[in-house]
Amino acid sequence: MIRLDEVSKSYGGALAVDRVTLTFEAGRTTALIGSSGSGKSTLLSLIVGLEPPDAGTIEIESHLLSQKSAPHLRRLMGYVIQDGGLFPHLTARRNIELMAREDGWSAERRAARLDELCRLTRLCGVALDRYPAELSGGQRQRVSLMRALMLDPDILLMDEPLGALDPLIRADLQDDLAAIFERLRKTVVIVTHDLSEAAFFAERIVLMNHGRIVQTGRFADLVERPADAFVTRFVRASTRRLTATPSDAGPS
Ligand SMILES: Nc1ncnc2c1ncn2[C@@H]1O[C@H](COP(=O)(O)OP(=O)(O)OP(=O)(O)O)[C@@H](O)[C@H]1O
Repeated sequence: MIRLDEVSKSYGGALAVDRVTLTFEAGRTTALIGSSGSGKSTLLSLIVGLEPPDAGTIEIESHLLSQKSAPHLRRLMGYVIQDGGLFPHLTARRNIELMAREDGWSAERRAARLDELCRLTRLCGVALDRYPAELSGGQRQRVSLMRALMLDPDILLMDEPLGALDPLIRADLQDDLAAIFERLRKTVVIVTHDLSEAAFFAERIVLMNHGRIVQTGRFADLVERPADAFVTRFVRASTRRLTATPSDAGPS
């Protein structure tokens, strides 16, 4: 579905993505994880075609991604970023419908699709007529997800979609997203800093460090068979907090 072959990208001489070869299988959810600055967002923006790689090739559904093919291939991909990336001067509804309007969908077709997406993301009613600044962070992410899904793309790319949310809203959206991924069976790539979140969403986790892929596997593979010392440190740092129970912090 998505195939990267020896893909590299640098900014000002510093490598952000370093010879990455990777395949994302159709209908599966993959979590892209790594420390800050490891190249996760850059990798996603290369896949979306927002910028070209310096070297290597990217194929989307067997089509080579190039400057020429990018506008067409981008329509196969829904893209959600951390703060939602919504246009502030448009209502939620207008944000969601943007691409469909551009494509000349009739009002009835737009309304029917919006109705489906409302039920899927559990965001309906007056919220849709609010501007992004009038929505909560969780609602904004639901709107952003609806916008990404409006044209029913095969691929859904999400860059830290839950990063800015409080733990309760985050848990709520995690549950909903997992159910949506399960139901829609799209090819999903979700970027997160959080190993437990990665394991929650995806059977396959891709761990990056300094622009390179350090290990690909299930959560258990990373824990039980770390590829190198970085993986061990990353897993330890991520799971340390998980082993503490509320009573550990309370009075004895
Ligand atoms: N547009 C840009 N111009 C210059 N440098 C960039 C640009 N985008 C990314 N970088 C650099 O490339 C490297 C990788 O950044 P990237 O945002 O892809 O990492 P990340 O793993 O997504 O980090 P985070 O988890 O903090 O979002 C970093 O050193 C970053 O400073």
